[in-house]
Amino acid sequence: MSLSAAANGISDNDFQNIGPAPRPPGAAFNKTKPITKYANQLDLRDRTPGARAGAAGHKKSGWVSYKDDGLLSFLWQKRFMVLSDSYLTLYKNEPTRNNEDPVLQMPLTTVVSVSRTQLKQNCFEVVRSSDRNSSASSSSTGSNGSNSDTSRRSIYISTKTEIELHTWLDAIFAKCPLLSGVSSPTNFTHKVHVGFDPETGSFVGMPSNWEKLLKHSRITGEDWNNNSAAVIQVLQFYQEYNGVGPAPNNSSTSSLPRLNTAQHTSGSMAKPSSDLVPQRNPPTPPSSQGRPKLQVSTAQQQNQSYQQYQNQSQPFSAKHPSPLQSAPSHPQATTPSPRQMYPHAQHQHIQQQQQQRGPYSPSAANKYQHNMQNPYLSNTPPSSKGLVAQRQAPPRPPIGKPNASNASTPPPRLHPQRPSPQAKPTQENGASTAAAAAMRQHQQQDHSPGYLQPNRQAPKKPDAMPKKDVGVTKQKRHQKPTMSNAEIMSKLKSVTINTDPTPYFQMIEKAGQGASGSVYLAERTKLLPYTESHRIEEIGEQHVGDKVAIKHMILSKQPRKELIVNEILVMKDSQHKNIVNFLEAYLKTEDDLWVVMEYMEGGSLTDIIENSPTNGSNHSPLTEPQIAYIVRETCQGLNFLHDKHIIHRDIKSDNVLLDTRGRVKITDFGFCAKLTDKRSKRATMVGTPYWMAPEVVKQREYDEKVDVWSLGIMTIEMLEGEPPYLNEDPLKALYLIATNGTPKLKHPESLSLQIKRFLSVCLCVDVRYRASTEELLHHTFFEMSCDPVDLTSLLQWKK
Ligand SMILES: Nc1ncnc2c1ncn2[C@@H]1O[C@H](COP(=O)(O)OP(=O)(O)OP(=O)(O)O)[C@@H](O)[C@H]1O
Repeated sequence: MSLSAAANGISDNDFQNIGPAPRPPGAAFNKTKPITKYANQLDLRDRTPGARAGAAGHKKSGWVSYKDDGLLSFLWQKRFMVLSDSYLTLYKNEPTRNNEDPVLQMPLTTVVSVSRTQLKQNCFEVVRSSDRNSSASSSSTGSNGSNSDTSRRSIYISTKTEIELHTWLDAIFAKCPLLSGVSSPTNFTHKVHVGFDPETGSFVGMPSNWEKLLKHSRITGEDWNNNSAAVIQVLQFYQEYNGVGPAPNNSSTSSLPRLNTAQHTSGSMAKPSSDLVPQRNPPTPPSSQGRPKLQVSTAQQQNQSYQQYQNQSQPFSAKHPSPLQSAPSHPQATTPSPRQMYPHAQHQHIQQQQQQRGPYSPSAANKYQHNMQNPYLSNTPPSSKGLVAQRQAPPRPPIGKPNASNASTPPPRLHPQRPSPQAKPTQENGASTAAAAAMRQHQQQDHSPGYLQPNRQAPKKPDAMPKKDVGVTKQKRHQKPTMSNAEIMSKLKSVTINTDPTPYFQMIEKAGQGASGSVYLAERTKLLPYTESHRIEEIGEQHVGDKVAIKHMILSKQPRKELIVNEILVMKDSQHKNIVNFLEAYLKTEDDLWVVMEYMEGGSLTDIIENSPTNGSNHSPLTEPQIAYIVRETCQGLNFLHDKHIIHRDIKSDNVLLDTRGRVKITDFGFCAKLTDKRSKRATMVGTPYWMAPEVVKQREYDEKVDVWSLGIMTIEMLEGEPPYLNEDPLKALYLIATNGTPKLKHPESLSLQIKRFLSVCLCVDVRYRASTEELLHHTFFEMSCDPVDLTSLLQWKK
């Protein structure tokens, strides 16, 4: 019996609704502790000789409110604070004369953490370690831990204004060696202090580009109140996923604390492609870079994970209305007040990596940070309505027959992957010429400037209207390559045939359009000479007359060539009946790559769903037996990959192809990642948002089970025609994935128990209880699988 099944007392053959997950470990509930302990033990005065001398060279001073973390220190007191090069000193009065005794003097060398807190308005906490040798561990300990560690003491400073708070934070940050590092600061981490004030229901310190994103999203004031940490998480995710995002201050000289594309290359962000490329050094996790970091964990995050466990306890309960169907009209009606939920500090540090930029200039950055009023709490109508009213609802997905008002209705998918029906030549007898012309046109297009947009994936449908620039797109964007161009080319040459393939194939028609190139149906007209075919190992079996799919790519237009190397390597090494078979690849010129694969004439599962005779009716596009068959086949392919410790990371209907014999195969291996003994988890944000597991959206570590989640979402696509939240805007969809946990089905009452059980073990938020592919293969749901021939009706539309 499997671990996860055993843990729940269920058999592998009978996955049940697994019920509530165990309480997370106690530590997860450690909210910021009330300031009660150690009061009388505390004496933060530094009475070492020469302490006063340090204050002499002060750089910054001013009146603040102060309190320490002692029991009796329940009062905020007005103090004059002086930051010198060596000390942070507090005086009762402004030290105009030299005989003013400090109330407290803290050597800056002992400061291990400075972070914003919501204890009071415009408030921050300074944590000091009395153990000077413990500085190295400062990054992992912070305010939450300070009270339980007698070697750490906290003081709290509150300023009159937000601007003052930031200037103090910046100044202290710059002077404390354990925080800023006195050596050349390269590749260090800076934090944007974004907080949520439960009293006003507003964000503080919100970077303006985030504010803009949020304003234009459908994330409501109610959502802010319900889970402000998740709002911040998804904003961060969104921005990182999309590169810089729609930053208002887009000047490259701006010091806006935003993530830039370059910064990701050495951090944890998006380096999927080269995961399987042997030469690449494993990326260094951000936590091991640069100066010590302050803690990230917050009371709110912990609280949120608790909520999440709660959410997953009742998957697909008909008692809970789908979030897609109805939203509560007022937060008070359904949710506890923010205070009840987060009685203590609610701040979250957004870590940002800065690379090779020299000392950070936080003051400049602060100009772009704002307090963002919760529109839900303002006098104006509730934000949920207000915001929605200001923008158009995203268009519905193109359900129904091809050609149905495609021109006027842009596909709402953020990452549309479907080939345009128009891509198919209208006259069969002119197919070959049409395909050749299409290929020529494609090549011209490929070379035209701007064909591939940086940071975005090129639209797949040539006829699609331009998408609104709010989409989260698949992460194939301009990034600093993890391998040099020469390395990539050399790797590519070693896995391709360096010959012009034109004489060996006859192009028949264009079969589809991907982000990296076009896919053509072609016929093999001639066999490669023996010498050529044996220059690369394990070439696929070839027969004249074979129909093949050829993916044509212009290398100079690929933002990340290593993705392609990755894809070829995985496909070459993954011969399985449920994986699209790689045949060979040609490097026609240094810039012109042809990848030859087996042809899957049924097209993608997305096509099949959209063109199903029952789509748009009250019935599911596919029947449960058809779904069971397709999911089982996909699961077998995944299980094969997982056995090899490969995660696909982009499982969705677009990446599952069918042929006319009803064979089902997984494709698109550019985002695969290999897990090794040393790296049994990944943290890179990869995939397509609607199919992403919550742990990916929340940027937690993940493993193969992200594919199981995506498989569950793909099952919902076959049941409902689209993945959950597809009609939500991307940011809101991310928020819902992060906070809702297991998505609700639209019509659970019409589904069999088997499929609901199956979904509940795929879409289990707690990864420990999510089934593995091995476990899924024994699931009773698969017993209802149809025969491949029963898919015929679904493939009719292709004829
Ligand atoms: N082996 C194949 N047989 C038949 N059609 C295919 C095959 N591979 C791809 N296609 C068609 O071409 C379309 C684009 O495929 P491609 O793999 O390029 O898409 P993508 O994964 O979205 O793009 P990219 O990998 O460039 O991001 C698919 O949606 C599918 O319709």
